[in-house]
Amino acid sequence: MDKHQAEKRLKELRLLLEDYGYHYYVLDTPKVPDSEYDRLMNELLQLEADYPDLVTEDSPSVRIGGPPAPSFKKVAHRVPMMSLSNAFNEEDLRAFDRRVRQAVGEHVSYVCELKFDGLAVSLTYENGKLVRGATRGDGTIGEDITNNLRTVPAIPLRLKQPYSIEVRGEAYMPKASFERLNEAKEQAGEEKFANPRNAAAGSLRQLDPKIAAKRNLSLFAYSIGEVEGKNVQTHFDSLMFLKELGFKVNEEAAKCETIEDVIAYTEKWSERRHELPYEIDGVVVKVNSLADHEKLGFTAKSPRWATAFKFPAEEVLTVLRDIELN
Ligand SMILES: NC(=O)c1cnc(OC2CCCC2)nc1N
Repeated sequence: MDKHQAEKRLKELRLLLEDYGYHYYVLDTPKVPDSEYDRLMNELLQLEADYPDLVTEDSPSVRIGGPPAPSFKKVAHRVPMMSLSNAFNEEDLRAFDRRVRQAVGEHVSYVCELKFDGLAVSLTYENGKLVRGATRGDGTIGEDITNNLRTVPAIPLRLKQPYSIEVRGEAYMPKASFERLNEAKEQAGEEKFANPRNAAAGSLRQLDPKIAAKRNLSLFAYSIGEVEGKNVQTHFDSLMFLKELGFKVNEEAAKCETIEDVIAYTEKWSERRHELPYEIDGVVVKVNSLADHEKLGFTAKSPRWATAFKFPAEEVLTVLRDIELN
């Protein structure tokens, strides 16, 4: 086929692969069999090899990863990525609720989210195109890992609406991928990863995108750093907006009208965390009203409008269970 036909076919293939990738990796509902996806991807790769000047930055072929980078550039976060204060028990949660109500009044409601145990990342989009991906780093300065993050299929290369927006989320490795990776490491006599968080961080903080591309990473979006031309009133609306843009947003995020509901949510997921296909180490509790975020502000390190309820470490629970049983 000539270049003009190739350009037309490449446009078709990009749209098809983007749509199929979205259904498979973001919605977890495949639209076509893997064989069809692979056939189209191979056709795209062949055409891009025949016509290199037709390759675009948002082509699905970036998902397989380009050449290694010599080093990581440092990037400054325009809006700092703060850390979260911790709560370890019901009393801590009630104290958090009291502090919040003292500052913003009695009618405060919360959003509870599972606390994914991965690597916090920042994604910057200009007019809907992914232009930068970075680690949290120390919250102010992170590492530019854009080319590694482009290989994560759940991260949109192009948003469904052309917003300029900075999004935060947790890159993670599903438990099954972690088990498979460690098995392969064992077979190869290589050192295994201690847990999925280390495996995700290790996969993204190395210089070769082709390695990142093979690690079956995913991402849950959970916060908007800044956005142009969009006003949302609540955190829950932010999550719904991120979903509209094409991000994977965790289905278990829930509005909690009272701290009682929050406590019930933490108890439910402390019990059920082992049922999940990804690791969590707690629950993040956020005041829902963004106007209240303004009123509450930040301490030196953390927002006053959020806290992380940490589950007791698994091994502690196992020991306690052993003591009870014996
Ligand atoms: N690990 C997580 O799952 C997680 C981390 N952070 C946040 O929120 C940031 C942004 C606003 C306060 C902290 N939400 C989460 N779900």
